[in-house]
Amino acid sequence: MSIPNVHRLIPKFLRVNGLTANSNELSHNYGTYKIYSINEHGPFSEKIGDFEDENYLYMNEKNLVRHKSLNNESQSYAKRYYSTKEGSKPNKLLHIYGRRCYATKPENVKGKLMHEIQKPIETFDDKVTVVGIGAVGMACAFSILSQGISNNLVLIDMFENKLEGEMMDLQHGSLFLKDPKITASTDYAVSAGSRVCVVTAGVRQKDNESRTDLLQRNADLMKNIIPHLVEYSPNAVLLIVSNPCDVLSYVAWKISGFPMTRIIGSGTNLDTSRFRYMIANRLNIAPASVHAWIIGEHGDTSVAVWSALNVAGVRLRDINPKIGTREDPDRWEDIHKEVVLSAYNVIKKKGYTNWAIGLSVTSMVHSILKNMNSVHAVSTLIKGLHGVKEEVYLSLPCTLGQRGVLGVIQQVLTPTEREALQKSARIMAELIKGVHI
Ligand SMILES: NC(=O)C1=CN([C@@H]2O[C@H](COP(=O)(O)OP(=O)(O)OC[C@H]3O[C@@H](n4cnc5c(N)ncnc54)[C@H](O)[C@@H]3O)[C@@H](O)[C@H]2O)C=CC1
Ligand SMILES: CC(=O)C(=O)O
Repeated sequence: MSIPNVHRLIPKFLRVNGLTANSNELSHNYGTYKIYSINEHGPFSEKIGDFEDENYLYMNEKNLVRHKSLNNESQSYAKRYYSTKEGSKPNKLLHIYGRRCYATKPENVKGKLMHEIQKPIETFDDKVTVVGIGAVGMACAFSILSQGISNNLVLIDMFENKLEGEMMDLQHGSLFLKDPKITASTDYAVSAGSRVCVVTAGVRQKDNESRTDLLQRNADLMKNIIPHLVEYSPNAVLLIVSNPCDVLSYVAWKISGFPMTRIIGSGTNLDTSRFRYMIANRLNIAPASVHAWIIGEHGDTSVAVWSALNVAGVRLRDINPKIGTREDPDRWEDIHKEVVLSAYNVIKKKGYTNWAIGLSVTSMVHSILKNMNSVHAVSTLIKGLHGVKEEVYLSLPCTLGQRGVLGVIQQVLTPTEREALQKSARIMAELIKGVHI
């Protein structure tokens, strides 16, 4: 039998065709490989297995060596063959080589239906991993998929059955989506090469608990989760949603060793959305037409930037100079109070919040994946801005793109707003001091 096209495909083979080398690169092209064996008398005439790996295969003196992820089934096939063939004379089997072969098996329905020219490319360009598949994680996953923001979604949690159930449930909706790839595992290896990792794992507030009450419990989880994400997706942007998200973003930044630009807290993007919704309701216009920001802590000390609130460039403070203050007869200030109480109120009624944060996270993931440079109120390292002296994560309006936080918008804050932000920073710094990383 003549050696199939392998010479053309794998030039290195020519150099080792003297059948003496111990270890040879066989192939690294995409496609189906028919694996043949060669012994000292020349190539065997039959193939010993089909491999559908895009990885390197090596043959040393005794074994077909796995490199990258030659799948176990193929490997054990080769080994089984190896030990039974020719009265088990493995030392006679000097090389295995691969022949690239595009055709799918003729007996296969898929093969009959379609003459496969090449393997579909698995794009990892928009790969997003969601860690923690509770109420928040699944709201993020559903929103990301249903808006077509990513077509390659990975779910990670501690519970295999739940993971499989959620994965299957989403997969069964594929007809109505954009044929996404949805994977789930307790093993972080499946998250490899993610562009964005959304961390929603952890305990949530019970009724009357504050976000900061969760700090040490969730910080302990970060110690377990973040190193895996760093290992498998060293270039990813990590989006920390678990609460208290500002302090946990700081913790994740410290643990990860990533530049601060690639560790982002979901921060007050959600509070800002609540704020705009409530103002919009009062004015009877769409939330997207209200330009208003909540900055600082995602939590009890958040700061409403009343001075910048405008609709179509008309500042409401120019119309009502007392807006947002205690002296305001219209009591606009109550809206901010309602924003702060939002999570508590929803939790009291349904036990948790999830839909709004799912949508909020999706908007951020969208801006990152599409490199949009759009502005979101997210938690970032704000030391040095607005007179903040502490090394803390808090929200300010930031531009988001593929490399994470690209810039911080320098709002012109009033002295009251600056002081409120600085107070928030001092409280965060105290919390950071007390957390064991
Ligand atoms: N930043 C924000 O705006 C918001 C943050 N949150 C926070 O999100 C977090 C999650 O909330 P829910 O989804 O409602 O909680 P949940 O209890 O429904 O889900 C938490 C999930 O995390 C998983 N988990 C726990 N430890 C893990 C680990 N080591 N590795 C992987 N998975 C792990 C659990 O198995 C569970 O599936 C809470 O900390 C909550 O306070 C919630 C809403 C808004
Ligand atoms: C729970 C929480 O952080 C929120 O809904 O704002």
